[in-house]
Amino acid sequence: MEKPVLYLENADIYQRDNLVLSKVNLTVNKGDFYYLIGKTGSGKSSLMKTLYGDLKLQRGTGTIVDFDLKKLQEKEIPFLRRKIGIVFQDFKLLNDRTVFENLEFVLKATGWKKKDDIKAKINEVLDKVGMQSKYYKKTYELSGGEQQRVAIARALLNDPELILADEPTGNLDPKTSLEVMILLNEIHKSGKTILMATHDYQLIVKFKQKTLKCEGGELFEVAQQASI
Ligand SMILES: Nc1ncnc2c1ncn2[C@@H]1O[C@H](COP(=O)(O)OP(=O)(O)OP(=O)(O)O)[C@@H](O)[C@H]1O
Repeated sequence: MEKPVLYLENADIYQRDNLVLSKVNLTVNKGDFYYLIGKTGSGKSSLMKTLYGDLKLQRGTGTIVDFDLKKLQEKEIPFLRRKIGIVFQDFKLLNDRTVFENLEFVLKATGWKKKDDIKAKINEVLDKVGMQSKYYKKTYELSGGEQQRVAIARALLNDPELILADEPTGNLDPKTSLEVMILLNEIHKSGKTILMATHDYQLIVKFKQKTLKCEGGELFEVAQQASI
């Protein structure tokens, strides 16, 4: 059996001194797709932030794509983030730059040097999300759905072992949310591992996947159509 992509054992998730989730146990294996649901303030983002090194894991055990979260040093965080792709609710694109420049920026920051390789990789990921024809557009010229596609393309650049998506459809209308969800499902089917926090009950009913719920300071797996 391959090592899990993500493994937490008795992990306490804190925001400053505030214990948000206690004794979290979670195993995510290669190829899994998990939803993370729960009411506002139940701890979904705090868990995500702990996984990408924005919050420290203070108690318990945690490994993600071979990084030990307990021992994670500030200087290791960029290396961790090269092995995971992160998608945010508010896209977090550089608005004064084109689609191409947004992606080029990430590749150059992660050590890519050859112009032709950079171009080919950007073409590849834009093709995957159906945005190749808009590579020259400034991101503020794009719709929300298109911006999220570019953000997903950015998350795919370094061929991540795990994609963390925190409310990726939270700023989108229902039709666009559906399109973005279809895209995430295609990416999953191509072999990627995904953990996605969401409030969107319609989507989790339509696209059934394993589901984790944050409630009462705990995280547990629920039946697939459980209400939020
Ligand atoms: N920067 C912060 N400093 C201190 N406490 C925080 C901070 N951010 C969140 N919290 C607290 O941590 C708890 C969990 O918040 P979190 O954002 O993880 O919830 P969530 O489930 O992601 O909510 P939402 O669905 O609204 O995004 C809440 O009680 C919140 O008030």
